[in-house]
Amino acid sequence: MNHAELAAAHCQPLKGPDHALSSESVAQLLAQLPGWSLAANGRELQHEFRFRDFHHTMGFVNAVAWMANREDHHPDLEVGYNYCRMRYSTHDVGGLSLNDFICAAKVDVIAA
Ligand SMILES: C[C@H](O)[C@H](O)[C@H]1CNC2=NC(N)=NC(=O)C2=N1
Repeated sequence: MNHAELAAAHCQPLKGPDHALSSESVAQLLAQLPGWSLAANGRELQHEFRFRDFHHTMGFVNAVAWMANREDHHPDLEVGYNYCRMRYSTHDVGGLSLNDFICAAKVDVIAA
């Protein structure tokens, strides 16, 4: 899947380790998401977004929160005056699933 396909897709309820992506799939999908990287543990997708001020930061955070509830897939967020650090993993799978990449692409659209 490319970035546009990921951004247009919707999360599916996934449970269990069978839904964890192979390292080959992770590498292929990560290549579609410039700016995103794997966390040190290799099991999370991460990105730091920077903004002009708190208004812009919180506008972004609220839009992401709305999308996260709609997709029923939620990022871990660390928020400050002009930044938002975001991490995605699928708790119900114990690692990375396609849902993480779908949401990351949707976040890129929000940030654009
Ligand atoms: C019941 C509900 O669908 C699940 O608990 C969802 C909610 N949001 C979630 N978000 C993330 N990041 N991982 C999950 O496994 C997850 N599970």
